Amino acid sequence: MIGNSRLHWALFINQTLHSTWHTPHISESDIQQLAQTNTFPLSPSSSIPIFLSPHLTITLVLASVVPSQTQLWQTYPNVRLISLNNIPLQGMYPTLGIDRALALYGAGKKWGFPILVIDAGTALTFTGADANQRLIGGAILPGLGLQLTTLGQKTGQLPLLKTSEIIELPPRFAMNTPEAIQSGVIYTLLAGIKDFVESWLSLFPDSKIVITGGDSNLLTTYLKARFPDIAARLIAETNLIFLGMAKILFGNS
Ligand SMILES: Nc1ncnc2c1ncn2[C@@H]1O[C@H](COP(=O)(O)OP(=O)(O)O)[C@@H](O)[C@H]1O
Ligand SMILES: CC(C)(COP(=O)(O)O)[C@@H](O)C(=O)NCCC(=O)O
Ligand SMILES: [K+]
Repeated sequence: MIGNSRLHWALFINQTLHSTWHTPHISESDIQQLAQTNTFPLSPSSSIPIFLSPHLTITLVLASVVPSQTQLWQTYPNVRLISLNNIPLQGMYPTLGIDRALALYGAGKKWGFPILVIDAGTALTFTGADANQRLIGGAILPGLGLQLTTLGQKTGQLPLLKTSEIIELPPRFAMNTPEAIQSGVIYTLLAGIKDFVESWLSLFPDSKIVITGGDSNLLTTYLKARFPDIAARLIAETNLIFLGMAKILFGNS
């Protein structure tokens, strides 16, 4: 899965999820090199390819929300691109992100429809479907990292904070700049999530709600502290998109 921040990898062996890892986006020349040997990058800290056997042919199944990266991977041997046409959901609009469609489908197949997915990635998205597997719609806002980056880079006086520097809930009414940024970003994110969840549940009271994405752990931790009733409704699933991919590729196995 090619996300806006990085690549998310999953290795399936005999239709079973074997392992997952993340790497940065990969350059054109590195992709060409990988393509020649039918190998994959293991992790950012390691360049050891996971498969060296010339007898194994690995199919690379790709879903992407970054067209320039999609383009680069087309040269790879045995590549298959998943697009919206492959997702059995009704009512999708043509520019819906494939990551949102896959996560929604995977979640609905596992926990049942209606379903709401919260993806706390580069962008934070809400995506819902009703009992007929029909897209109800959703919302897109800058994710935690993007909000911090924007404030740090598009202002004259604000420092660039990192997500990893947020280790506890700041005071809501902060008396220094870093904590004021943290307060503004986190408390509005938590309030926004609470509001969207409540709004969804008023439409679909029995719906399951699944949260995924790079910032989901951090956000659920703070949601538990601030809004325990909301947090209790959330199912955390790191591999939601791969779950959707597996359903598409392997059916109900
Ligand atoms: N190693 C990492 N690289 C990038 N983002 C990370 C990393 N670890 C955690 N994150 C967090 O994950 C968020 C991005 O979520 P992710 O699901 O990886 O996005 P995408 O699917 O857009 O690539 C960032 O806001 C960041 O705070
Ligand atoms: C909203 C997104 C940027 C989220 O991407 P991510 O943060 O997971 O990298 C992506 O799903 C996308 O480009 N969507 C297209 C617009 C839409 O879904 O309406
Ligand atoms: K994502």
